[in-house]
Amino acid sequence: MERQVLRLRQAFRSGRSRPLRFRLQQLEALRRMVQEREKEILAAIAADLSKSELNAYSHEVITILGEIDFMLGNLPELASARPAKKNLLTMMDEAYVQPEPLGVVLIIGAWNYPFVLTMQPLVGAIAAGNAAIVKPSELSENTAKILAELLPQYLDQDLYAIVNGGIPETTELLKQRFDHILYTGNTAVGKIVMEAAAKHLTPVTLELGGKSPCYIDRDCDLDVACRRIAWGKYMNCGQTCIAPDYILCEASLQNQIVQKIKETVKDFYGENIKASPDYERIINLRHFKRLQSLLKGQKIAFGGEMDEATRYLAPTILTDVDPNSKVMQEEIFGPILPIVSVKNVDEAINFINDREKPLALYVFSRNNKLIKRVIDETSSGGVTGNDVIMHFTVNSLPFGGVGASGMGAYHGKYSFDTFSHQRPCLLKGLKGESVNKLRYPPNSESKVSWAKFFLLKQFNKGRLGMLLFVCLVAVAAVIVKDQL
Ligand SMILES: NC(=O)C1=CN([C@@H]2O[C@H](COP(=O)(O)OP(=O)(O)OC[C@H]3O[C@@H](n4cnc5c(N)ncnc54)[C@H](O)[C@@H]3O)[C@@H](O)[C@H]2O)C=CC1
Ligand SMILES: CCCCCCCCCCCC(=O)O
Repeated sequence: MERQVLRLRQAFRSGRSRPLRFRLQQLEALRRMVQEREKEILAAIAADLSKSELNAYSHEVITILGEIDFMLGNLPELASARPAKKNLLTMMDEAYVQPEPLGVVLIIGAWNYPFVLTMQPLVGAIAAGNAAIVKPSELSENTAKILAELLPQYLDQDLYAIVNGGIPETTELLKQRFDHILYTGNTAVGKIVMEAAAKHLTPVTLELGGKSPCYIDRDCDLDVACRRIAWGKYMNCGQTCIAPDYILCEASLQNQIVQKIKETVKDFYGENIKASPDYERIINLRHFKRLQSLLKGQKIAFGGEMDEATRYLAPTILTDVDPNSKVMQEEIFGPILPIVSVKNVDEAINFINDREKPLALYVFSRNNKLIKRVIDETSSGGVTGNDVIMHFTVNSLPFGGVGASGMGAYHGKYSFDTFSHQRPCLLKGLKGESVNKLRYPPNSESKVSWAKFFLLKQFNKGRLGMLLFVCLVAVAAVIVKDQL
């Protein structure tokens, strides 16, 4: 492991990953990989998650193609230096912010969207000019295997590597020094990652989970709300980090919601859900049993059927759920949808604020003011009003958690920024010592007042302003020279 990281570091130090042309060429190669090897990639994702290839394409491949296209279109602008505002003391100098790559970064992915959660950060790391090691989840072994086979065929092998394996391999990797770690997965392992990173003072982006609430207001089109919620909850068999975890609503809405979700499930998956190519399975027996245990003692208003041999768990709704029950204590990450009654929106807001900050928050209402109020009075990684999941698909929005649901963000420009250092650069000439005297010892009252004059005035580049300031500074320089 140590040698592998060293090899990447040497390649990074050679400067090869920095030129814009190289980054664009690697991103194009990645796009070619996705296009040319689409069948193999889809088959791997499908095998890992018992997913149809059509769903594998729309849940995962589209996102990556969109992300690569975004970077190819925007990289020249993202990577270029941005001029910065100057003060009077530096007005004749050059000030700019130059994004620079961090170095060798580590990307640790989770199993539930195994292609997106490894490739989307990798696009950002390449775009920002880094070397990268990708560590896919061992639970999605087919995707991990195909990535290990394909990435070296398309990308520069000295700069981009893939490490496969489980906890021992990840633990070994985490002992190495990286310049950034982006980890996606559960909160407990997030803490392990952060602790290991702290030993090297490595910055981390932690994409974690949590219980994402979904409030349905009385003033709402319930047909639309229930259709959208059912889509986001049961997609990928509920194994989506931003799936609506539970519903909060007034008690009087509960039965209607159950009825409408029930009808939607029939529309989506037909009478025989098990036979639907659009309904996935639970990733492994451990998770299946965990979900099974969440149903104990609950009132199952819909669904609940299961088959251990195929890890099938039907779309399920629980009603009159006690907020203290187990299903409300941990992230569900499966197709179980509890409904918790609240009296009104105030109680819903308090309910949300009494718990850890979630990764996503959903509010359904015809009343935009109510939606804005919920946004203003709560906190979460992201929010979608009158829909679920969809904020993930907008790559001009940062994607990430807050508090217990994570730190940092990525997607689009935010990925580029996550994997870059914004380096402030100030280039001065060797003239102007007369004005510089005001910062050299010995200090005096008069120097302080001149420093205040020069430093507290911002200089903006309008033509007239420029002319005025040049005159002002010239006069000031003469006065200062005489007085200091
Ligand atoms: N915020 C986000 O973007 C996303 C968050 N998630 C969250 O991830 C969780 C599900 O993922 P997991 O089951 O955790 O995925 P997982 O079991 O695939 O683990 C994630 C990664 O951590 C590594 N890992 C596991 N145990 C480790 C240990 N003890 N030491 C070092 N590395 C270790 C694995 O090898 C894997 O690469 C859910 O809580 C979900 O909400 C999932 C997808 C996206
Ligand atoms: C056509 C719509 C496609 C929607 C794709 C949603 C993908 C969601 C991926 C969420 C990954 C996660 O668990 O963080």
